[in-house]
Amino acid sequence: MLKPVYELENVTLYYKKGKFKANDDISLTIYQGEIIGILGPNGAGKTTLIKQMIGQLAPTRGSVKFRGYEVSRHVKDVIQQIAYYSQETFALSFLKTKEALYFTGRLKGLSKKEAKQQTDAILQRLGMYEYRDKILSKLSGGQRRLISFGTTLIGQASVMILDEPTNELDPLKRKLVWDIIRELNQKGTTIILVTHNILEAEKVVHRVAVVDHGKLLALDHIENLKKRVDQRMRVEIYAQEAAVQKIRDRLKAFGNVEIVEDAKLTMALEKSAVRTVIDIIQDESLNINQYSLLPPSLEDVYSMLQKQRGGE
Ligand SMILES: Nc1ncnc2c1ncn2[C@@H]1O[C@H](COP(=O)(O)OP(=O)(O)OP(=O)(O)O)[C@@H](O)[C@H]1O
Repeated sequence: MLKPVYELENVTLYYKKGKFKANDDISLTIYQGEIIGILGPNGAGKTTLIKQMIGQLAPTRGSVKFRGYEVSRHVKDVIQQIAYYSQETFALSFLKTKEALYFTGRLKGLSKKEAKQQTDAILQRLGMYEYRDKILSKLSGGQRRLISFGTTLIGQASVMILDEPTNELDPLKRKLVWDIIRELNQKGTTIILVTHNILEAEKVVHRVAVVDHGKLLALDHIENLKKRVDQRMRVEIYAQEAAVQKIRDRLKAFGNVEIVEDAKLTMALEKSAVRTVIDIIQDESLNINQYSLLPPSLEDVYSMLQKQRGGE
């Protein structure tokens, strides 16, 4: 039987003395051992929702329960049991990296020995051991974010809430963070992931909650969400750099063409348009080196949900 970790019922939150509804009647259960992605554009209400899950805000209406307890009435107990990685500037930036981890460990109830052991292990794992004596404010933005991520690892909480954990990281560090998230989950950690980076998140999350304008637009397993757009395909095109704009102009009538790298384009299109688009792609004057047809990505699902919402 799946065990609920969080139960959100009709969560509604107003800011500005009741004038602005940032969360609108959201009901959602998060189960032990899953990785759930909370997705949505800027201002959708994701952080507001998370803040109620860690007790920083209390819902105006509805309830947020953690393991059966109303969060707003048991804030101390709840934050002892979870690790939270926020978007906000790291408050410990006057400390050395090893101190930031060590003291976080001590605050979470680790003994001196455990805190020291975990600090060293985390610094090693993150490839940051050589920076252990550096003051955090003297590290690069990405290195600071990585140490901030490290503080969520110390103490081995059974529930982690991660708000954009790969922001500002280079590709290798992003991969490292995703690998760690996957490993922790395999050991049973429940992970709640807030992200814009759907293409990366898609590889790790089991279920997705799509939020926009404070409302929950969809909540489902990724595969089910993708089925909803199975009338669509994704085309990836590798071209000569000089021809990229020309290709975009030729294809834009069939959907939104994105230039994802200097010489790579991608677009989602209706299955009915595939034949025509391939004919255009095969036009030699476009100098296309290679192309592939793929099933829809989570990003496609997301933009479809946005469109459906727009058409309501
Ligand atoms: N303290 C606040 N007072 C008033 N309005 C706020 C406050 N915090 C957020 N809002 C508004 O509530 C809405 C939701 O904000 P929230 O930070 O939850 O969005 P988000 O989905 O996390 O966005 P992002 O992806 O940009 O971080 C936004 O329109 C925002 O302007």
